[in-house]
Amino acid sequence: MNGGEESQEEMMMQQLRSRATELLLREEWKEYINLYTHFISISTSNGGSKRHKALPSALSNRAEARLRIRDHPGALEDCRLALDIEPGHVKALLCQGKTLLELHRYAQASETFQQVLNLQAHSLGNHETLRELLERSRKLEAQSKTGVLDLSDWIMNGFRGSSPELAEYVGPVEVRRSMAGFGRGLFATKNIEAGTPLVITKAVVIGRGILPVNGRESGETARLVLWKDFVDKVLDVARKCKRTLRLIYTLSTGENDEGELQQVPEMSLFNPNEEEKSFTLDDKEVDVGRILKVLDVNCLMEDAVCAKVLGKKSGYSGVGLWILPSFVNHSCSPNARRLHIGDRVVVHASRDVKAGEEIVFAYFDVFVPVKKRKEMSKRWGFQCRCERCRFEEEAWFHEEMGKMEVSMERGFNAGEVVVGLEEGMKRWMVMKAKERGFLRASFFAAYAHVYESDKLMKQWVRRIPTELSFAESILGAVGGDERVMKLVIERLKKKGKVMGSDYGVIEKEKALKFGKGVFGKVMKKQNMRLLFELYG
Ligand SMILES: C[S@@+](CC[C@H](N)C(=O)[O-])C[C@H]1O[C@@H](n2cnc3c(N)ncnc32)[C@H](O)[C@@H]1O
Repeated sequence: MNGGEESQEEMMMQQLRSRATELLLREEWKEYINLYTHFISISTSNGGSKRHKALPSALSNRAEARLRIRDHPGALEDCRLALDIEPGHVKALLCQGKTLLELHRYAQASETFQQVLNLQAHSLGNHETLRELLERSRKLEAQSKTGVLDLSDWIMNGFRGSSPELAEYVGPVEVRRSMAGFGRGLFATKNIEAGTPLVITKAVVIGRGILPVNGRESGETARLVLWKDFVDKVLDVARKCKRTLRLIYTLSTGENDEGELQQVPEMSLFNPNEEEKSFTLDDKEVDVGRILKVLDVNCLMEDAVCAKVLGKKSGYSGVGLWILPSFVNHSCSPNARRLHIGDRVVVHASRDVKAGEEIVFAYFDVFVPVKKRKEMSKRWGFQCRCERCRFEEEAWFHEEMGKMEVSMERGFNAGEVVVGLEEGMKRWMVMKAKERGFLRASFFAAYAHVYESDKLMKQWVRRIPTELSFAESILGAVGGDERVMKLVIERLKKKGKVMGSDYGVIEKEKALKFGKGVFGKVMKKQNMRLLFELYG
C-alpha cells in the first residue's frame, strides 16, 4: 500500500471512530456493533501493523456493546480475541470481568478484576470503581457458597433504593424423579431447618407492568401486551445464549411425554461456572413452539399465594421464568415458599424438611376444602394426588366433611363450622397432629372469621383451640403462611404485647417461628420484628 492509499484509509478509520462515538453517546448498540464489525474486518484483512494494533481496542469496544445488549457469549468471545493479541489489555479484561459477573461466575470475575488491579498497581488514577467491582464479586462469591442472606439494611430502610444484589445459590437440593409420578421434582439432600434458603436464582426474564384494576377488557389487553413482551424477551435471550436455551429445554412442556419427564438433568447444569461449550444442543435453531409450551407450564407470578414480594412498587404485576424453581411440584401440604426480591427468587423451607423429602410449594390457595383444590389443580392441567388430598378424599368421614363445606359456602355461622370440625375430629378419631392440621387448613376461612370477631370468640372460645395452637397445627401440616402469621401477630398485638418491650420471650420466639416460615431467614433474628411491623 502506498503512502496516499494509507492516509486515505487512515482517514476512513478516523471517520469510523467518530461515527462510533456518536452511536455510543446515543446508546445505539446494534449499529455500534455493526460498525465495529466492519472496522475489525478492515483491520484484519489488510494486515498493516497500525491497524492490527487497533484491533484489541476495537474488539473490546464491541464486547462492551455486546454486554450492553446481554449478548454474553459474544462479549466473552470478543474479550478472548482481544486478550489473545494483547494479554494485558485493560479494557478487554475489565469487560471480561463484568461479563463474568453478570453470568454469575463470581470466582473468575474476582480473578479478572484482581489481574487488572495488579496491572494498574503502579499507575496513577482512580481505582475506586475497580476495587468496588472486586469487592462486589468477592462478596457474591462467598454468598453463592453459603446462601446466607442479610437484607436487614434494605428492609430497615423501608426497601428504599434498588433491591440488594443476591448471588446465585443452589442449596442442599437436587432434581430427581418424583416418587409420586409427577415427572421430576426437587428433593432435599439433607435435613433442613424452616426458613433456610434452598435456591436463589435470577429470572431468565421477568415481565412487569401495571395492570388496570378496573375494566375487564383493558385489563385483559394489558395482560396480553405484558405477556407478548415477556415472550419476545425470552426468545431473544434464548437466541443469544446457548446455555439459557439448553436450560429452557430441560423444562417440562406439560405434554406428559414420558421420554421428556424421565430426563433428570445433572445438577452441574445449574452451575453458572459450567463452561459454555459443554452445553450441547442437537438443533441450534430456537424451537418457538416448544418454548411457548415451557412458558405456559413453568412461569411463575410474583404475587402468588405461596410467595412474598419484598420492596415491590405498588400496582406492578410480574411474571417470570426461573429455571431450577420450575422443577418444584405442587402440594396442598407444602414445605417451601418463595420470596421475590428484584428479579431474584429465593425458594426457602417453610417448615422443617427431612433429607430425601420432596420440596414442594403451593401453585394455588390450599386453605380451601378438597373439592375446591381439585378444581384448581384441574385448571393447572393436573390431578393433585398429594398426601393431603388423598387423606381428605379417602377418609371415611368424607361425606360429613362435604356437608360442612356446603354449610361454609352458604355462609352459615363460622363458629358452628369450626366447632363442628373440632368435635367431628374427636368423633372420627383423627388423632395425628398432621391430619388435624390438614382438616383445619381446609376450613381456614371459618377459623379466621371466628378469631377476628370478638363476638364470636366470646361465644365459642371454650370449644375451639386458641389462635396459637391453631396456627401451630397449620404450621406443622401445611407450613408457614402469611395469613397464619398475621393471625398470630394480631393475637399478640391484641394482648398489647407484640411491639412493646415487655412482650414475653416465649411469645416472641413463637412469632419469629411463623415469620421464618413466611420470609425465610432474610435478616438477623432481632430485626424480624420490623418485618412484622411492616407487614403485620
Ligand atoms: C412446573 S412443572 C413441575 C416440574 C415437573 N414435574 C417436571 O418434571 O418438570 C409443573 C408440572 O408438574 C406436574 N405436577 C406438579 N405438581 C403436581 C401434582 N401435585 N400432581 C400432579 N402433577 C403435578 C404437572 O404436570 C405440572 O404441569
